[in-house]
This record gives sequence, C-alpha cells and structure tokens, in this order.
Amino acid sequence: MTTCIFCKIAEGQIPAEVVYEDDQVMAFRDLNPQAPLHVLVIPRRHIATINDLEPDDAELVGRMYLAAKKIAGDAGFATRGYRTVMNCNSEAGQSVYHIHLHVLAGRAMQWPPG
Ligand SMILES: CCNS(=O)(=O)OC[C@H]1O[C@@H](n2cnc3c(N)ncnc32)[C@H](O)[C@@H]1O
Repeated sequence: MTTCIFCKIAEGQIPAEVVYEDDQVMAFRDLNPQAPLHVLVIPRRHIATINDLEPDDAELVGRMYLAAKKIAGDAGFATRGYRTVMNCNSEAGQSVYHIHLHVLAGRAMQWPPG
C-alpha cells in the first residue's frame, strides 16, 4: 500500500486530468499550474529522485521526454517553445518524491530559473 501520491495517480486510486499514458509513463495536468500549459510526466514505476536513476532507466527517461515532446507538440507549442524541468531534492524545490518531468508552455520563461 503506497503513500506516494503519484503512484496513487498512476494506479487510478486518486483522480487526475490525464493527458497522456502508455505502459510505462503517464502525464497529467499540474494542480497548481505555473503556465497556461503545465503538465507532469511521470514513470508508472516509483523512482524517488534523479539520484535514484540507474543505467537501466535510460530508456524510461527517454520515453518521458518523448511524451513531453508529444504533449507540447499536440498543444501547439513545439515552435513557440516549452520548458521541461525535473527538480531533484529540497533546494531544487522537489516536493513530491516520485520523479516527474514538468512541461510548461504558453508564456515567456525566465532564465536562469529562480
Ligand atoms: C516546486 C514544485 N515541486 S516539484 O517539482 O516536486 O513538483 C511537484 C508538483 O506536483 C504538483 N502536484 C502535487 N500534487 C498533485 C496532484 N495530486 N495532481 C497534480 N499535480 C500535483 C504540484 O503542484 C507541483 O507543481
């Protein structure tokens, strides 16, 4: 019985507005969007942080980026541009310890990030 909120979303135990899913990854809208498009791409398998990735996870991470590409493209932001962010641990602001790729689009992004 997991306590991970993103595992619960992946298992359909709690609701989310799913925008993409396949056998290994899924994506849903962020509850607190920071841009007109703000979606989270997660692996179905629980991996807490980037530090917990192993070489065997390379294809899975690649599939997360391909999902991000599809989501941003389908939403019409491929040419305008979009940002993908994966935060690792507290100083990066990670608050949900199940890796997730933020996909943000629809406004000009700042650099460097705050
Ligand atoms: C500083 C960011 N911290 S973070 O990089 O860890 O991102 C966590 C993100 O998950 C989002 N979130 C938390 N719970 C849910 C949920 N149940 N459904 C959708 N999004 C969620 C937060 O709004 C936040 O943007």
